[in-house]
Formats: sequence, structure tokens, C-alpha cells
Amino acid sequence: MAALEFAGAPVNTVESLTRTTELALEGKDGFKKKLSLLGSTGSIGTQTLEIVEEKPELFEIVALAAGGNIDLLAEQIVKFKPKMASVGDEKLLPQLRARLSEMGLKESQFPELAAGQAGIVAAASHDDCDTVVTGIVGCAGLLPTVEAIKKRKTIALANKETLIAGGPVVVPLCREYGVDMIPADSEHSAIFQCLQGFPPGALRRIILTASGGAFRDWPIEDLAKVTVADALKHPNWAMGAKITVDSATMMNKGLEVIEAHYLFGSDYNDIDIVVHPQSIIHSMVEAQDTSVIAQLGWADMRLPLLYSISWPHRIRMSYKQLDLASIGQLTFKEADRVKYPCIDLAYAAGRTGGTMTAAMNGANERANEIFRNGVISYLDIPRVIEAAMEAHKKDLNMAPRLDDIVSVDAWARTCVDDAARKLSVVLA
Ligand SMILES: NC(=O)C1=CN([C@@H]2O[C@H](COP(=O)(O)OP(=O)(O)OC[C@H]3O[C@@H](n4cnc5c(N)ncnc54)[C@H](OP(=O)(O)O)[C@@H]3O)[C@@H](O)[C@H]2O)C=CC1
Ligand SMILES: CC(=O)[C@@H](O)[C@H](O)COP(=O)(O)O
Ligand SMILES: [Mn+2]
Repeated sequence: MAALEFAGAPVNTVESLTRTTELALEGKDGFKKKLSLLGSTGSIGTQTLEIVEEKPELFEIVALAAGGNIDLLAEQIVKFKPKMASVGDEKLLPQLRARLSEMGLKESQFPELAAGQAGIVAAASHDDCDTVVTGIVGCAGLLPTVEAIKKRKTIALANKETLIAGGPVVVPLCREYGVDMIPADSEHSAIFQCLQGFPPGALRRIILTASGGAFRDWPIEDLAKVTVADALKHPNWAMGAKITVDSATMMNKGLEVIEAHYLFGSDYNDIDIVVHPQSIIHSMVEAQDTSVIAQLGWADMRLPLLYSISWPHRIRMSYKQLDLASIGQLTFKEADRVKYPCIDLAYAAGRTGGTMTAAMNGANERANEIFRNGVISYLDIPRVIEAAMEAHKKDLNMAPRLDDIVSVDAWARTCVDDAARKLSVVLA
């Protein structure tokens, strides 16, 4: 059964799942996941490799795709011996070959090497892998994920931008090819875990928890003077730069609302956000009878990543166990929609649907990037995204194909650059 429909009945009984898990743990049922890892040198990528390192009898790396971090990729190739590896640009291949030779590998021991978009697609659709972990950042993950679905790979989805931009194409494609898309994003993993065993129609509401990001304790008046370094200080999670800035604007939570809509089919009126500064409850689901079920754990991405590649099994790990008494208090407060306008922009884009979420996502990626490059201020981020969404209204496409989504994504970035230029003229 496709995970996208999993709010419905589970395929297995509790007894059969338990038995299967015991066999899997003993390695007797042939359980061995063959992974292709996109974004292997990033935060998601390196944590996925920690899992593989701890459980080599259960997980094997078939392909690695990285961007420009050649030294780390070379180390990963030597350690995990993938059949293929890809770098962000063809020009980096000589450097990778040289590094591998320096590390003692003969040419005959090199994996098949590839580069650029074609390389990521080759990794994502490698014949020998069964599961693709999408740890690449941004809309660059969309096309490789689509190709992986067409090859009937299970998708362990960290790259949320794939669904935000490509939901109208990706969700029907998963259904068409009977592909499971298992969430690795911590909130959606929590929801997915809470939904195990829910009968069809039992889900009433999703409650996404939010840390509140880098500025949760800053007064709104101080936001005009925040620096990039301030925005990169996440209170609870160590993550890549793009998602950390998205957390600081709370656009990350807005993106996660749309991700939840596409993964679990909930109406936007049935997806709420609550700020939970400790990041111990990773999200909750409310059943029709108002019972609320939560998933708890330390702020450690290895747990949701592990579940995304081992579902429905539960693998025994050596991780530090949760100790609620040492935490003392779990607290909650409402998300401030005035301080964080990105939340309402995301709900509005999601409710509009069609290509509007691709426009918003492309605009956000570009705004996030030029904020990190010092071109616009923190407060300009929602302004330029709103300008792109407003401009996209006249071209909204409610039944887009993949190439329409790719075009809107590219257009939204240029639209942000135009809006940023106008802002700098006003400011000058
Ligand atoms: N980090 C986290 O805890 C979480 C992340 N996510 C999502 O997971 C995704 C990855 O995030 P995160 O790991 O933090 O990001 P990072 O910035 O840490 O890592 C990004 C990875 O993508 C690679 N990459 C970037 N651009 C390209 C490209 N054009 N071609 C090939 N590879 C490329 C980078 O390669 P290189 O470094 O070699 O250049 C790196 O391996 C994002 O979509 C994020 O929203 C979701 C939940 C939690
Ligand atoms: C780890 C993870 O899933 C991130 O998306 C994290 O949740 C970001 O934290 P906030 O967006 O809640 O600040
Ligand atoms: Mn998350």
C-alpha cells in the first residue's frame, strides 16, 4: 500500500509486523535496504551514513550524489564503496579522481562516476538500489525524485521542496507507480508514526510543532537589525544553512504545512501549528474522537531518518533514551502570524494550489539565498516572496505538468531578483 494513502488501514497485523521485525533483525528474511543517497555530504546525508555505519548488516550504499564537497565525498566512497557516485559539476571530476588515487584506490576500484543533474538522476534511478534518500537541498531534488518514482524506488523524503513545488505532479505519480513515499522530515515522520494503525477516516487534525527558530525570543522591533549569523543560530537542531534560515522566518513551518497536505491528504483547515520551544514532541495527530497522539524524542534527525528507511520495522539502536524528568517541562504557545508573515504566505499558497506553491517555493529559495549573500534584509524575505506570489496570480496553472512546475520555479527566482532590485532602489 502506498504510504501516501496510509491514513487508511495498515496492510499488516501487529503480530505479522512483530514477527517480520524479529526476522529482519536476525537478518533471516533478506532485509537489506539498498540505498541511493542524494546530498550525501550534507546534514541529512552524513546522518544517514551514520545509520548505515551502525547497521551495515541492514543497509548498503549503492550510490552517492554530492555537490562540491569533494574531500568528504572521496572519504565516503572509500568507506561505503558505492557502485556509483556523482558530483555537482563535471569540472570537479578530475579533482575527485585525484583524491581517490591519493587515498589509495586503484582506477579499477573507482565507482562509476557521473556529474551534474544527469549524475543525480543516474544515482536516483540506479538499477541496484531500492530506496532513495533525498537529502539534496531545494527544488534541485524534484527531477531526480520523479525519475526515481518512475523506476519504482521507495522514496525516503527529506527534501521537502520536492513536494512543495511538485506536489500536483509527484503525488499522482506515486499512485500511478505504486510507490511508497516515507517522510524523513521530523514532523512528518512523527505524524506518520502516530498514524500507524489508524483506520480510514480516523484522522481529524494534524498539529505541527515548531521550535520558533532563531528569533523566537526576540521582540518584533529588533528583527530589522538581524544578521545572517543571527539567523543561522538554530536553538535546537544542527542543519544546513537554507533550512536553518527557513526556520528563522518560520517559512520552514509553512513549507511543512504544505508537505503535510500532500503526504497525508489533510485539508489546510485541519493542519495547525503550535510553537514548542523544546522540540521534544515532533508533532501530533488528533483523531475524530479528539484523542491526541504525539511522538517524542530528542532533537536528533537520525531517528526519523532511520524510520524512513526501515518502516514498518523498529530497529534497536544505541541512541540515548528519552529522559523526561531531565527535561522537566514541555511548553507550548501560539505562532505569531504578525512576526512571521511567511506562515500565512504558505497557507495562502497551499490553499490556492496548482503552481502557486512552486512559485512560492522558488521565490523563497531565492530570497533565502540572497539574504544569506547579504543582498536583502531578513524583513525583505516575505516582501519579495509576496511580490512573486502576487505576480504569479495571472499565470496560475491548476493542472500543471512537470515542465510547467520547473518553468514556474525558474520564473519565481527572477521575479524575486526584480523585486529585490526595486527594494534597493527604494532604499538608496
Ligand atoms: N538537516 C536537517 O536536519 C533537515 C533537513 N531537511 C531537508 O533535507 C534537505 C537537505 O537539507 P540539509 O541536509 O540540511 O542541507 P545541507 O545544505 O546540509 O546539504 C545539502 C546537500 O545537497 C548537496 N547539493 C546541494 N546542491 C546540489 C547540487 N546542485 N547538486 C548536487 N548536490 C547538491 C550538497 O552537496 P555539497 O555540500 O557537496 O555541495 C549537500 O550534500 C532540505 O530539503 C531540507 O529542507 C528536512 C528536515 C531536517
Ligand atoms: C529537524 C526538522 O525536521 C526541521 O524541519 C526542524 O523541525 C526545524 O525546526 P523548526 O522549523 O521547528 O524551527
Ligand atoms: Mn522539519
